[in-house]
Amino acid sequence: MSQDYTWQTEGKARFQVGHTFYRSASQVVRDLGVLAAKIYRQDTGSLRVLDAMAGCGVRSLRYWLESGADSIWANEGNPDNSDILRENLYEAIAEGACQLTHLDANRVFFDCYNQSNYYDVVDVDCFGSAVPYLSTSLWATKINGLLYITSTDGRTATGHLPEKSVRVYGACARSHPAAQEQALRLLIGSTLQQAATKGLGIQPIFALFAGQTYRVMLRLLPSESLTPENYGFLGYCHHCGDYQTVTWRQLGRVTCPHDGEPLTLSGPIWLGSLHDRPFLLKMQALAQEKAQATAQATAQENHWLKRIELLKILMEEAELPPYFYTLGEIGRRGKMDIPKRDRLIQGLQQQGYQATATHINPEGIKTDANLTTCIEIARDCQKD
Ligand SMILES: C[S@@+](CC[C@H](N)C(=O)[O-])C[C@H]1O[C@@H](n2cnc3c(N)ncnc32)[C@H](O)[C@@H]1O
Repeated sequence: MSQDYTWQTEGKARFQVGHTFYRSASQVVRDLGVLAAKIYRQDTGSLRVLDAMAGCGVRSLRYWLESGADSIWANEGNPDNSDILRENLYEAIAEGACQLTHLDANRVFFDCYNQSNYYDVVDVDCFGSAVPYLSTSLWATKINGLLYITSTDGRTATGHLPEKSVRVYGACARSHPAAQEQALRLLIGSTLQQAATKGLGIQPIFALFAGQTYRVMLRLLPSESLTPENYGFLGYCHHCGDYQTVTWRQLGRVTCPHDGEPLTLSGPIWLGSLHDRPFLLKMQALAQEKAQATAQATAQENHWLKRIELLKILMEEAELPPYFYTLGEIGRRGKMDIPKRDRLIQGLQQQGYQATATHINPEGIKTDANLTTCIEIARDCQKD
């Protein structure tokens, strides 16, 4: 772990890391969090942030400096981070607007609930599985507020440990080419189910797979939103490579409609849209403002331009089915060269199908065409 006590910057935040945890590669998830929180602040006029696992405090600083937070509660379970956090936070945030504690995050959520002290944005940036915090973090989140959850538990959620996934998520995760998207959907589905136990609902704002980390930003809704259509099973046919969504009502009729082979089922998971397009459009406009401001202020690499591109892909993939095909699988099953992604997307669109890239895998496409159609169109594209 870094022992660097020099002052670093990210966005508008200036901080020391020392012996605390800080991963510069996770800036993308902090950038998106900052944008979403600022949009929320603009929409509601309020932004109280609970940064439940603050590390060195970079998120707290950025929510304060870039999202216009009214107040910050930075909690960090490890009291050894106290000196660094104190120096980092109080350098930028007025002491009256910033509370710093060293409690277990679940204790913090429970205290919020006990005192009816609900937060507009609750950020849960844990190591490993987020499951121990899914139910409890809802206690601290304001109705219509935002909950930002991390999971780095990829092995379980991508189907390498199906029995463990049943144990921890109450859902079975199986292995297939779109397993990282499934991991995001498992995380959303588990939170949806936990919200339903409290008579509440959730709506995804965005879901992001980046650098082996799974992040979901969810809005907490005042009434249940779990339905057979948005919470069910993803079936993968290992024989032909096609996917089907399967609702609870269809359980028992789970063979592949193309070749009659049994489907490998994952779920229950979230089957609805991964992203809220109108909200992302506002985030993109804000990123554009920031990109312009950054270009004027400094010659350093303008990361906001990359966020604009990322948000564009998220918006495009928002309404597509809950899986993707990899170009490698299309090539392998079609016994041909691996197709060029953008040419195949164009070919599918010309034939009237929806088709886009996916942020999850640069070598993947999301489409409402089945795999056989993708292979045929890829073959035609290669003749051109
Ligand atoms: C991934 S790091 C946080 C990084 C930071 N949010 C950032 O963006 O750089 C997770 C932090 O949570 C703390 N932590 C782990 N489990 C915790 C718990 N149950 N309650 C509170 N803090 C916890 C760890 O000490 C660690 O500093």
